[in-house]
Amino acid sequence: MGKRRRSIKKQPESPPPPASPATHAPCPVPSPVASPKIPAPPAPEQAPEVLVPPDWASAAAFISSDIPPPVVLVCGPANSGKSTFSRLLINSLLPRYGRVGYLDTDVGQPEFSPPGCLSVHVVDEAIADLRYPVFREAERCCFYGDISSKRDPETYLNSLFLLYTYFVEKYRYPGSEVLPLIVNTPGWVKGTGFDMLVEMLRYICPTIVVQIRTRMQRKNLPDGMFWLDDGQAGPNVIIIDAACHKSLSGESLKRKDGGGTRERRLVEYFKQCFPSDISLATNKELAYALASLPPYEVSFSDVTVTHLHYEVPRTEIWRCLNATIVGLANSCDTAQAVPWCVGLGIVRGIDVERGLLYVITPVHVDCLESIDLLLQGLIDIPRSILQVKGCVSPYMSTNLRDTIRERDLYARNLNSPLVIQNGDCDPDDSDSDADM
Ligand SMILES: Nc1ncnc2c1ncn2[C@@H]1O[C@H](COP(=O)(O)OP(=O)(O)OP(=O)(O)O)[C@@H](O)[C@H]1O
Repeated sequence: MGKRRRSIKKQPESPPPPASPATHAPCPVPSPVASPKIPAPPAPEQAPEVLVPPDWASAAAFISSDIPPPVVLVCGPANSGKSTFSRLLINSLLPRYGRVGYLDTDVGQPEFSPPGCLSVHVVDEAIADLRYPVFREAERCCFYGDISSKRDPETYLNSLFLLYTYFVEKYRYPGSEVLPLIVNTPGWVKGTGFDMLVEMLRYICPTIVVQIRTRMQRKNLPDGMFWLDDGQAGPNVIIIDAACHKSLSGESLKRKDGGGTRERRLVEYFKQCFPSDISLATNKELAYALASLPPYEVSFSDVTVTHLHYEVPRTEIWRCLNATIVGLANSCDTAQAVPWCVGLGIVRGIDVERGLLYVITPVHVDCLESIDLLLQGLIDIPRSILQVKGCVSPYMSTNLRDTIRERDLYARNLNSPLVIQNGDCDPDDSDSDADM
């Protein structure tokens, strides 16, 4: 679209935009100091190997031999191994089908996408390392804009159903190439989380449900086909134990640090703005590189902003965008329940006088031409690149701290909070993991 080509344009020659006096403090030249390393996953030689107990192996073998290609939903409490088992399952299904669908529904810790997204992928390459998630391009993605479905279960489920319907229409119609699908679900399985899981199961009608159980009985899902009315016919249910039950050492598996994982994933996501051969080993190097990357220039008049989880006074809409992460979407898609999102961007600066936003994103320029909708949620720029020791980040100003605080207040005050009962707590929200 010609108009969009003009509205979002790369500025290869120009230096980073001047900070708006209304929103930024001056950026002093940073002095060199030792900078902390980007927190990285443990080095391969220290990281524990993935255990494949016999019940995991036979479940994967059974599912891979299923005819027709199955729709498999993997569920269980937080930290029980759902993602690890799903990776194993992708690798088991690939030799037979060549391509495997994957519906990523965990907005706190997505498998192939950055935090805050639900997405559907078609995977055609085996997962090389079963321990860690990696980025892969999504077929379709929805930006939910928070790390827990708690704030807006309806929009969360609408996004999930939209992605599932997209996949079914494209890849499950008889006569076309029919692909298997794996649906990895969040670990929030109590209270509202349980109700949402039931809705997912009823909507998707998987052909196989894999339930992972941990040693902590009270954290597990109920036995049987808990989402169906009595007497209704259901799918195959395969129950497997969290892998620690079978561990040779008998020790519990290493628990995840949800917040740290999210931060690393966002850092990795924005590293994609640079060629892979550029070394960006520290937070400081990445912060500098991002700050000096020529941004896209977006005219206020060419974009609409949608606030996903809070309202903002009209006068504050642009200021509130400064130094935030936004989902990049197209307003034509708003006819559907949730617009598709092509990726994330950092609003690097705002020039209120000229009516311009400056955006950094790893999304390819061809995909940006149709973008005219910015989705603002509650996914923050990782602190590790926002606050680098020894320099004042160009995103950072005293005003900005106020902006973030104000935004959080809007979010808290303007959304009617869900009533949370005991135990009804999204583990991603509190970062508490289930015991196994
Ligand atoms: N079979 C296994 N072998 C080795 N480690 C495992 C295995 N299963 C799980 N783990 C480890 O346990 C932790 C949780 O695993 P995983 O992320 O797969 O769980 P999850 O149920 O998807 O968690 P969440 O609900 O929080 O997304 C990770 O550190 C993972 O590496």
